[in-house]
Amino acid sequence: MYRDEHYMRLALDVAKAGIGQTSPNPVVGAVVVNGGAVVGLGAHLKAGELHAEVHAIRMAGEKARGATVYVTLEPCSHYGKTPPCADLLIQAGVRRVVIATTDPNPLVAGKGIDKLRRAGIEVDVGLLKEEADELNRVFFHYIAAKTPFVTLKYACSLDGKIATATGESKWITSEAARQDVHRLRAQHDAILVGVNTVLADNPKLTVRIGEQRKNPLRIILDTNLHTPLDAHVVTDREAETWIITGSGISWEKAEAYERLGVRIIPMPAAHIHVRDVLRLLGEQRITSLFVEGGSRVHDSFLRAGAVNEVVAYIAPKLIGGREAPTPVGGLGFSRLEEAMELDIRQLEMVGPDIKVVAAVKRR
Ligand SMILES: Nc1c(/N=C/[C@H](O)[C@H](O)[C@H](O)COP(=O)(O)O)[nH]c(=O)[nH]c1=O
Ligand SMILES: Nc1c(N[C@@H]2O[C@H](COP(=O)(O)O)[C@@H](O)[C@H]2O)[nH]c(=O)[nH]c1=O
Ligand SMILES: [Zn+2]
Repeated sequence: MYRDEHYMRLALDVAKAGIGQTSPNPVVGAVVVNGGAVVGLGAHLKAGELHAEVHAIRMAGEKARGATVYVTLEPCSHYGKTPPCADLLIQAGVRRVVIATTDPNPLVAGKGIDKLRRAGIEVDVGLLKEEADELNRVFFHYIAAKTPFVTLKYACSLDGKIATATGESKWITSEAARQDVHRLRAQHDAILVGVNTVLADNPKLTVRIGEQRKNPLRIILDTNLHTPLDAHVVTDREAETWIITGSGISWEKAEAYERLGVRIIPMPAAHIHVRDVLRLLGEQRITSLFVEGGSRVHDSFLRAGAVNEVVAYIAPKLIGGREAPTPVGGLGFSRLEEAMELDIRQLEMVGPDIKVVAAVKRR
């Protein structure tokens, strides 16, 4: 009835149902078409649960025989928590499989396609590849780098201030923008802030919208363990909290936090190096990290080349003040040619505020 692109766009839309739910797995959508009619569709909704193709083929039932299947990621060919999708497609007797992008997971990478072709199924690869890769940028980054995909978030006034010169910051952006931030937090495995933000804002760093979900892990960068013992992130037990410190902290002091259920992780060096933090988080299977400030942490992540995406909420306010802090403090880049280059991916209004989503250009 329609061209291939129409059905692949449908599969990409169906895949989006799993966004923020499938970590450490990718989001995947599948659509089964037979005789010009959509006879089945499915999305992967949670790691360890059924894959998109399984849902779609089950819905199609007997109509899968001789059908064309549109899937946003190469069907898996390994026994993970679920049987291989490639085998299922072969058993179901589909005639053709259209794949948007291959799966970089070494367990799969091309094997699914080979298996399908060896079984005599017509396979086309690459339709809407860009959209499919963008949809799984977090998963693809983590598979390649084994470190979390890092999104840096800040809120500021139109003149780029994150607080007044006297330290006032509640609130710069609207309730709508803050709700949007909570939705973004919910999509991440972990949220990270520096100790100065804990001292200034005493943030909870939890997701407080709609029905309660599992809160992301909270990570505090705190070289000398200055986080107050009565801070929300230490006492509220609403989410797991790790405090990453330098090597020079006292064991007794760390004990006081551990007794409250907070995990203290001293890094090998006196200072905290961002690359070491990311490697450690990657080893702990953290695939996505939401960095919410403050300005010194943002600076250290940017200068370490550790940021993949930036989300900025800009309020229609002017705060001014030479001393008023800005989103990226610290040393910054001294030469314009070193300045971080971005691709603006989204520009929208959230309530009265401007929301900008930008991808960091790979150097
Ligand atoms: N000051 C503003 C923000 N301030 C963000 C702070 O750095 C800190 O993340 C918040 O205080 C988080 O608090 P909690 O986790 O919700 O308890 N963030 C925003 O989006 N808009 C603002 O106006
Ligand atoms: N979610 C998904 C795929 N995910 C692929 O399978 C791996 C997870 O396998 P498992 O542990 O069995 O869930 C994941 O790392 C990725 O390579 N593949 C697909 O054919 N369809 C799906 O819907
Ligand atoms: Zn699969």
